[in-house]
Amino acid sequence: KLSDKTARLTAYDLLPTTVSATAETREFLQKVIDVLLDFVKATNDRNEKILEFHHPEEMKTILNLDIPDRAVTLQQLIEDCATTLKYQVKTGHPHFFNQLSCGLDIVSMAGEWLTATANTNMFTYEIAPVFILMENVVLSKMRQIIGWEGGDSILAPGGSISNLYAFLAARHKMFPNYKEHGAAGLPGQLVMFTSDQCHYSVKSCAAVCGLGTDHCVMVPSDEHGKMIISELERLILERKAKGHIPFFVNATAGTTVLGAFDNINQIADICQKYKCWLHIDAAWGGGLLLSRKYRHPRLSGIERADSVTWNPHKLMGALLQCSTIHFKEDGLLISCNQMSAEYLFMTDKQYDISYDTGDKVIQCGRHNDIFKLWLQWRSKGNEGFERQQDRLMQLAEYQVKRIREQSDRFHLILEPELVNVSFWYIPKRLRGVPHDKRKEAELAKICPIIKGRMMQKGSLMVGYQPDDRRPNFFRSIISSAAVTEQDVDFMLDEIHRLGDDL
Ligand SMILES: O=C(O)c1cc(=O)cc(C(=O)O)o1
Repeated sequence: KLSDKTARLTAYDLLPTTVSATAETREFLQKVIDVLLDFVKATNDRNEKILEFHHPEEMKTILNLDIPDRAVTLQQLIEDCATTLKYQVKTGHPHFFNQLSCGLDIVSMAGEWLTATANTNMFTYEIAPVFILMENVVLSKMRQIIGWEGGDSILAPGGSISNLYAFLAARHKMFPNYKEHGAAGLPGQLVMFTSDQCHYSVKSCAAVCGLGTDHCVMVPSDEHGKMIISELERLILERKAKGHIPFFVNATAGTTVLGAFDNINQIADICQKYKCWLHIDAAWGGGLLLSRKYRHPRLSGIERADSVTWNPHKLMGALLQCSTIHFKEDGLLISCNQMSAEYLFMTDKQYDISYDTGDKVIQCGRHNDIFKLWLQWRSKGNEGFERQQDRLMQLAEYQVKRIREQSDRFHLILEPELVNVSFWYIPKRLRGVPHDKRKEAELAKICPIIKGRMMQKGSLMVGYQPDDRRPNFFRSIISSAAVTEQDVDFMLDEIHRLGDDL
């Protein structure tokens, strides 16, 4: 609670409006921080629920989200903060296995707090000198880790936009007059290729950029979720025979559902043969580039790519959002997207304007997503980050072992290459029944029931989904540094408790 005097104040009694109110401003902010710290504590307390689930209509009655005519008091604002977090899912909870981004890295969060306080745009060195230099240091380090000298990179608002920047740069590199003349300037129908396991944002590039999804060829994958290389070549030849122009191939390093890695070297050979741009969507699997134990063979050949998407907010646990897109060739981003808005990118500035980034992107305004990664990386060092990625893989291997040891009640769908573990839970009545399509259909029906029970109880969150080969199955993700072997055991035991009678 705020002191009585401060509680009744409003935001207008604080800085900047009330210039003398440094004490009241500090008191208000310290109370907000207390609310945040309570949430951090609860997030890390395994006895705390992950969520208080309510259906949307019910949630609307619990929350008062109205925007009033008159300013509310500072005490009300503190209560608003507490209520908001009370009903927020604790995505950093050690029993949250629901998304590719799990966990709450304390230093990265502190970085995000500073980022908010600095509140700067990232389009020019002029207003973000330290952060721009930080971007240059971290992004060139990431390009070196990929295996490149030179090149260029940018942070984008998520993996989907990173993939879009790769598509735009590829098309610009190969058809530079598209920028001025549009499709009329193209020598024919462009075609892109990706696996049927890729992230949907790759296909949306075709829609957003006017290629048409008809010309985003989904290459079949094998039973491990890897692109079938012979199919890629066959489909490229099929399109060329129609007079189409294959120009872009996406290889996925860590698919969203199964965590599969396409064979980069084989795909790079095909791209070389047919003069296609090779983009690697390593949004999810990119973190393993830090690991000497797991980088090869999963990411072997990544240095042959023309562009790479890599999201530190996924496997590396940087706070949302933190997505990077890297190009082997420098100068492409700027020539592709430059509009030279003279009110921002004056050419007569008193400093080297190559440090300005706004003209490299289609965004103009760009959020500062670098500080939380830079601070986090310094807090771990390269050794620490490598250990963290290895630990996540070790925990996934432990989970596979535990599933195999309980094969009466769990059916492992495939040996994972990453921290995605895909499995069915087998309730009592179906144990011992031979595994076939009919049984899969039954197992698929209980996924949503078990999921509903775990959310009502607030004890666990594990995702489920069908894919192109099978009906609903659980997909657990271990990407939180909080997770231990005991948490993995809890996940499996809790699913058993919630689903045994189904
Ligand atoms: O950043 C994430 O957590 C994320 C991004 C996705 O596109 C898909 C998923 C997912 O399927 O969990 O997670």
